[in-house]
Amino acid sequence: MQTFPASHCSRQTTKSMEAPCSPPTAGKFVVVGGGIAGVTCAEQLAINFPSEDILLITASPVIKAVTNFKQVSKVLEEFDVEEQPSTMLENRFPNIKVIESGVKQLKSKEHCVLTEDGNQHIYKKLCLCAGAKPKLICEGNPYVLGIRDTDSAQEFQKQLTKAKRIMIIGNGGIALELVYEIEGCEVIWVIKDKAIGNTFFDAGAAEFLTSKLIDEKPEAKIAQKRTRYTTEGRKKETQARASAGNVGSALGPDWHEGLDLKGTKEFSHKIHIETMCEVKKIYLQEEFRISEKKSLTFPRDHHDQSVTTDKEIWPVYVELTNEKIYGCDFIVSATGVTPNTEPFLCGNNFDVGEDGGLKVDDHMHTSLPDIYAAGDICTAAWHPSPVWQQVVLLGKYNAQGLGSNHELLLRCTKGQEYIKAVLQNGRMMGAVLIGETDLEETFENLILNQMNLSAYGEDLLDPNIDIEDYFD
Ligand SMILES: Cc1cc2nc3c(=O)[nH]c(=O)nc-3n(C[C@H](O)[C@H](O)[C@H](O)COP(=O)(O)OP(=O)(O)OC[C@H]3O[C@@H](n4cnc5c(N)ncnc54)[C@H](O)[C@@H]3O)c2cc1C
Ligand SMILES: NC(=O)C1=CN([C@@H]2O[C@H](COP(=O)(O)OP(=O)(O)OC[C@H]3O[C@@H](n4cnc5c(N)ncnc54)[C@H](OP(=O)(O)O)[C@@H]3O)[C@@H](O)[C@H]2O)C=CC1
Repeated sequence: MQTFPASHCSRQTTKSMEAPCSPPTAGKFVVVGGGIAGVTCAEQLAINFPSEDILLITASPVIKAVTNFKQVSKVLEEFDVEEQPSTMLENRFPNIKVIESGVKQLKSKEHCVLTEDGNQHIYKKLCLCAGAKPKLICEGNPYVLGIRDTDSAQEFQKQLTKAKRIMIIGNGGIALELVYEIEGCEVIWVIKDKAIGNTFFDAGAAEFLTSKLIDEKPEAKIAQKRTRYTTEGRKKETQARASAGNVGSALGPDWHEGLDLKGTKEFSHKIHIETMCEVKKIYLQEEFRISEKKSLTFPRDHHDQSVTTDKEIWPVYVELTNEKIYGCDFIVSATGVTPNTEPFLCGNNFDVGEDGGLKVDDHMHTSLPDIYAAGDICTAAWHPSPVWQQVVLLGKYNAQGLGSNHELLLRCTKGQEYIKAVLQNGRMMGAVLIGETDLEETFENLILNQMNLSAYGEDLLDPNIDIEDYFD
């Protein structure tokens, strides 16, 4: 079991631990972090304990709140996420008070947190929701960017406007979105795996998407259907925050809306994928030239003309483990996150998971008394449900905008599958597919071609009829 040993903490942090806290007599509920986890936690506490005071301490000037919440099914929920000034939260819940200040130290034995503004806050229960930060392939290199909050997204956009070629490392959520969104800039996409997006979909789907991405120019981008949050109009606020060295809340779906992700070139998309490799070494321009003068051998790719004929001088060069070297303007390290536990939690004996997150049980309780955690800072230490399945949502899966003029067909096999088809005037409008249903393609086709299904009635979901073959 891993814990935070005091030896991992800086001298400065250990020293500041000597500041005395008052005895834990009249504590409040204290929540740390103004991201979606912290705000949701504070709201739930405010609703369930209306006579208690709840203190939300956050390093960011705006908070993130859930709006338009709908329970779609037993496990599916639908909601929007909005950035709001903290006063909106205080107005909605008079028993919540928001303090804009970073927590610099937790003294769990004394039930006390110390904040950057010099104050201390005694808690009776504490929930830590300080999020995470990008886990970069290399720290302190100005040519290696991570994307997490509004500031880092704007910095990325700024660099992109001057770029001809960039390299993206990683095969997760951010990389997938970026390769699709970036225009007018060559992208070298480096992944450890055989296929793109293996965290989200299978190799077949990856192959399909890869050929779409590389061989065809994505036409007009698919229109966004959700409420969005954007980074426009926030420049002043984020500049102030950046100069204070504080971290903002994580972005979310539609994070690139309002950002013009365009490089210097006129073409739409130009993507080259390097699979099954990682970054071996990064050279700054000067280091690379010196290395060449020393006649270090840099293996070239004889098959890829874009590399062998590359006469351009680049600010940075990346040597991959497959021996290829690419020059580029900068690198995006979309290689996951590290929970935000240091330095403020140092000196407290939390059990932590392999990813560095605070281990929580199924009540979100950490290993220390009266301390809970939620969101990106924590690691679920319970056994995942055996019936958890990936979910596919198609079309108007919740009958959005259809009014009462629609019908639902359901098929449910406990623990295995849950299928809901939404029909209007005999035409399929949407579907929810949970489990290995193999119906996605058929249902998508039925939604797209709007075939009249009235004649089939409830037989459409009869498990004894192979509708996949039927509509092939
Ligand atoms: C580009 C991008 C796209 C994403 N897209 C999706 C998506 O489509 N779907 C999805 O489900 N997830 C997505 N995510 C992930 C999702 O945004 C996060 O999982 C989620 O926002 C985490 O919320 P959180 O509250 O735990 O942390 P955060 O949002 O990081 O909030 C942490 C809060 O703690 C504060 N804080 C940090 N340290 C301290 C301190 N010492 N003292 C006081 N306050 C502190 C910060 O200021 C911040 O307010 C995306 C993430 C990124 C970066
Ligand atoms: N739609 C969504 O749900 C989205 C969610 N997000 C979230 O935002 C956070 C940050 O996104 P992102 O950075 O994409 O993180 P992810 O965790 O989604 O993906 C990280 C990727 O980087 C790979 N990787 C890790 N280390 C290296 C390395 N040294 N060299 C090469 N590849 C490496 C990982 O491979 P491996 O797994 O094999 O280690 C994985 O493919 C995540 O929590 C993510 O879930 C972001 C965008 C959209």
